[in-house]
Amino acid sequence: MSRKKTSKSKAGSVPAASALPSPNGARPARPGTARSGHEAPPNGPQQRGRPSLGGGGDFYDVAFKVMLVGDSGVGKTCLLVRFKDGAFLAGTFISTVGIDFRNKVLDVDGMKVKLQIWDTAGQERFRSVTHAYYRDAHALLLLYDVTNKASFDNIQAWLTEIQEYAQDDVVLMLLGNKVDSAQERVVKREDGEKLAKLFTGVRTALHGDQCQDRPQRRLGLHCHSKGVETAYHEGAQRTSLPAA
Ligand SMILES: Nc1nc2c(ncn2[C@@H]2O[C@H](COP(=O)(O)OP(=O)(O)OP(=O)(O)O)[C@@H](O)[C@H]2O)c(=O)[nH]1
Ligand SMILES: [Mg+2]
Repeated sequence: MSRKKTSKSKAGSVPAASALPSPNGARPARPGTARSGHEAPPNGPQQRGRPSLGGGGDFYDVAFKVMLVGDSGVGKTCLLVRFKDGAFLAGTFISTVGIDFRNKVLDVDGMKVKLQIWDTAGQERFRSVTHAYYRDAHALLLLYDVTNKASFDNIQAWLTEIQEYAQDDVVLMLLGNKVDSAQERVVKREDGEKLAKLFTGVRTALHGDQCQDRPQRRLGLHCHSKGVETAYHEGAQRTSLPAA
């Protein structure tokens, strides 16, 4: 298994289409698959006695590119900040401009797994910017807001985009966010589950309280690898997730 060192940059943003770097320039290696033009998979046996990672956690065994997509305001940026830093972004809503990413290295069953998580802008005017990034994504987290029916109704349109721009074998998870706002909830859990089941090949994973024992489960990677195909996922960035 190869061991990689991450670039110095842990986060970045792409504010305007004219200033876009190549979407696949920073694509991490994907284990177990080989797509033309993609980096070879580092899928050898797990190595023991790995040297100390030092304070920065810079080394990793495998890496995945994950994208957060969904309507503006559903909580993509909050999910990422919660996952990366363990904090909830309260206060004024600042809509993402263009696209942004954060890196996080997790310890999963003794392996260092690097996630490069891309936070996309939900606003329509940035759609053409984000299209370019779908192709290299290993996993897509498709969010809606359980207090906003329109964001749920738009999931179908997001799926159409995903079918057009993402790889066929991309791991897809459907996340109903803001379940802490129970009073304002308008999309029922059963509706989320039904939608997840409706789409063959749309793979969803349990999240939040079902997965708190293992940080990586919050992104569904563990659940997915267990073959969970149609489970429904709910989350609340304000309250439920402990710091990773
Ligand atoms: N109650 C509650 N509010 C949340 C939750 N997650 C996000 N919010 C709030 O929802 C608003 C939008 O959150 P963002 O994460 O910025 O939304 P976004 O999906 O990144 O929006 P765009 O960048 O425009 O695509 C903010 O005011 C957050 O504080 C949650 O789990 N519960
Ligand atoms: Mg955002």
